[in-house]
Formats: sequence, structure tokens, C-alpha cells
Amino acid sequence: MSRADALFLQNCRDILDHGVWDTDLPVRPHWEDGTPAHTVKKFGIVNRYDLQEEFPILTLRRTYWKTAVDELLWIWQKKSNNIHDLNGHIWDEWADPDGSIGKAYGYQLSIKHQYPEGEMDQVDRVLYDLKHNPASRRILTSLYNHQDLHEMNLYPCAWSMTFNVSGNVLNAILNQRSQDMLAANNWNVVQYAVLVHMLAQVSGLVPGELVHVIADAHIYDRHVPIIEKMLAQTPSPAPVFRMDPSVTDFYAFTRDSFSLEDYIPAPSRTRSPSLFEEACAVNAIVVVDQNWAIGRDNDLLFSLPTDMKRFRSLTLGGTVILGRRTLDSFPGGRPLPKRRNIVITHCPDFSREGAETVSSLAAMREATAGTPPDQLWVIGGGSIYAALLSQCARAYVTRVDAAAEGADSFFPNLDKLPGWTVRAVSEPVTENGLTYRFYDYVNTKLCD
Ligand SMILES: Nc1nc(=O)c2c([nH]1)NC[C@@H]1CN(c3ccc(C(=O)N[C@@H](CCC(=O)O)C(=O)O)cc3)CN21
Ligand SMILES: O=c1ccn([C@H]2C[C@H](O)[C@@H](COP(=O)(O)O)O2)c(=O)[nH]1
Repeated sequence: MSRADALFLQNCRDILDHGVWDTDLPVRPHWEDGTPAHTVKKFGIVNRYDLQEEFPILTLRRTYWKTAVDELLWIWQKKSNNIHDLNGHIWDEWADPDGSIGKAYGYQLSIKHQYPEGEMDQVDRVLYDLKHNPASRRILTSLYNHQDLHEMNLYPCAWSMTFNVSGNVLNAILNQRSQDMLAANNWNVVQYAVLVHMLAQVSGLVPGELVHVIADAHIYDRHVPIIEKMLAQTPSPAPVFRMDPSVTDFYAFTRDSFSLEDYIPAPSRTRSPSLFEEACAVNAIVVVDQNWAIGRDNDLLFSLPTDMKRFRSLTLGGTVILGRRTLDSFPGGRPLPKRRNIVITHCPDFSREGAETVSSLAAMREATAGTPPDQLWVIGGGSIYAALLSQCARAYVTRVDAAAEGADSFFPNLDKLPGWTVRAVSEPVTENGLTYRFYDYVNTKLCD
């Protein structure tokens, strides 16, 4: 059992057995079906993680730690508030049409402030002090800027870090006002543990303790059965965390600078309903006509530049899963650039530069184990969609208001399949004489 497992078990047991329910109070969040999302909580939980001892990741359930690191780098290193700079999709629903999440997170860290030594943002101030004033008791950051709260879609939850150097050891306190234990507790812990490792390495220090202070540690009503199941899982020892030792500049770390050895989480049996959306949806992405037709003679039915741009930006940086005939239909038969391409084919001798080949769905699952499912994109053709649809939690369907002639390949009609429902529809786009809309379908069988 990892130390993080032990603390998680202890926290959740305490919340479930001794926590206070807010069932009789009006609450802000609601489930997708409109029911208020009530919680049971404990106030003022303090967890201490010794980073020298082990890396604080759960094994009771997989934490999609690479996606968590991506988000951390997005906030602390890119200092961005635009989802287009982020690989994952956890922030999509909080973003405005330009992709901005308002004056939250990265935006706050990007603002320069006046200090005696000159203008710096909060991150550079920390880096400066760790190097020049390690004895300082004033090394801290805060995202909770009241002046800008009205322009934040979600108020910062993990809102402050306090850094403190003892000898050559870097300790830190993460202050969190609100914590969804199931969806985000270990996600936040992993992120800030990685941050302490990064800051220690570039400051010539060794990482020490991460103290996580949580004001409102809660479990949502619909998470209770999932947590109970999780608490009964068999945990494993903590994996070994490695970081590229050659990086000495905070801004030079990438997601590939970090790795975990022997991370063996318990298999996840249920997808949890989540308000703070989890990164666990395999996606399908497709263009269909009004009859759900997708192709003719191994070619697309339509040419839609805006759709193609969206396809590119959604899939960029992720993994695309496709059949061999779909690969052949791409320009020059080449794999899509800047994405991992996994081709499923029965032909044992097939190989194509820049693409990986697997010969079964099981082999595909094995090749993608550890990749956050929300970065896995099933892109066709017809037989691949049909084979993988039951494993897709979302389908991004571009629906063209026209009927193509002579189509020979189809996508399953999601309006007729049980469990599939439309979550969002875009405004119409008109291009090349065709009108189309982007539909966001979800598979409630996997989301419940
Ligand atoms: N929404 C959507 N639109 C599509 O066109 C589409 C899907 N889904 N799903 C599956 C297949 C995959 N198809 C594709 C995908 C990419 C390229 C391609 O060449 N893309 C390049 C260039 C994009 C550009 O012109 O900007 C890429 O880098 O993505 C071609 C056909 C068409 N299909
Ligand atoms: O990093 C995060 C971000 C969000 N959460 C959770 C905590 C709460 O359940 C919600 C936010 O709702 P509020 O009503 O604003 O507290 O999101 C988290 O745990 N960690």
C-alpha cells in the first residue's frame, strides 16, 4: 500500500463515518440530470507526504498523472488560461468560445508585480527567492485574487503554496479551500508533489514534505458507493518517480521529463459521475450526413475546412486509433503528424513509417494502457467505429445537413442506440454550400 493510499483510506473513512451532510442546505453544484449534488464533509484535514520517502500517488485507483502534470505545467510554467494550450479536456466545459477560462489559475501566475528587485510574476518570485533568499519566510503564491474573482469561471480550489527551506530541503504547504475527494484529491496531490520536485531540482535543493491543508474535504452523494468499492480494492506499493536530472531551468521541463516505474493501480470498474470532470473518456470523432453515412470508395463524403481544423486541434498531441484503409485515405497514406497513430489491422506484415501496428483490440488496449482515455481518439473507418463504440464515452459527431449519394460506409445511428444522448450542439456552420453542426454525444452507460 502506498502512503497516499493509506491517507486516502483514512480520510475517506473519517468523512463517511463522522462527516457532516449538507442535505438540508441549498448547494451550488447540480448533477447533469438537474438533481442537487450534496456532499458529506470533514473540515480541516491535514495530510503530510514525505517526498523523500515515496511519490504520493494512489494505487487503489489509477490517477491519470500525465494529464495532471500537463495541467500543472499549463498553470505554473505556461501560465496560460487558454484551453488550446492544454493537451487534456478537463477544462473544456469551463471555457468561453475563445478557449479562455477567465482570469483564473495561469492568468494569475502570469501577472507581473513590482518588488524591490524589479518586476516579476509569482512563479519567478518563488524561483528568485529559493535561490537568493532561502531563509525567507515570505515565499508563497496566491491565486485567490478577490479583484478578479468575478472573471473566473471556477474559483481556484488549490489556491496557495507556501515554500520553506530547511537546510537543503524544500518543504511546501498546499492550501486548498475545497476538495472533491474522489475526482481530484490525488490529482491535486500528484500535481503539487511534482511541482515541489521541479522547484527543488532547479534550485539545487532536495524535495522534503508536502503538507496538504484542505478546508472542505467532501465526498459527493453519488460518489459514496464508488468510494466504498475503492476502499475495498487491493492496493500496491508506491511506484518510483523519476525526473530528468539534466533539467536545470524550470521552464525547460516537459511532460516527458517525468516517469513512473512500476505503477500498478487497481483496475477501475466504474466510471464515476463527476462534476469536476475526470479525464477518462475514450472518444470517437466522425463526420456524418443526415443518414449517418461516413464514406464512399474509401474517401470522405464532404470537404469541410472548419471541421478539419477542429479535428486537428482536438486530436493534436493525443493518440489516434484507426484502420488501415483509413490510413491509406490520408494524404500520401501517411500517419497524422504530431499524434501517436495506432493502426488496427489483421494483416500481419503491414507496417508504415510513423505508425504503430496492432492486430487486435486487446493489443490496442495494451499499447494504450496508461494513456489517459480522453486523449484516445477513434477515427474510423466504419468497422473500427463499430468495434470500439461500446468503449467510447463520448462521440464528437459533425452532422451535415445533406444526403450523400452512393455512400458505402456508415456510423451507428446514435439517436437510436440506448445510452447515447446529446449533451451539446454548436451553432450551424455553412461552408462549400453545406450546413453542419458539431454534436457532443455522451454514452451514459459509461458515464453512470
Ligand atoms: N470531425 C471529423 N472530421 C473528419 O474529417 C474526420 C473525422 N472527424 N473522423 C475521422 C476521419 C479522419 N479524417 C481525416 C483526418 C485528418 C486528415 C488530415 O489530413 N489532417 C491533417 C491536416 C488538417 C488540415 O488540413 O488542417 C491533420 O494534421 O490533422 C484527413 C482525414 C476524416 N475524418
Ligand atoms: O483542483 C480542483 C478543482 C476543483 N475541485 C472540486 C472541489 C469542488 O467539489 C468543486 C468546486 O466547487 P466549489 O463549490 O467552488 O467548491 O471542484 C477540486 O477538488 N480540485
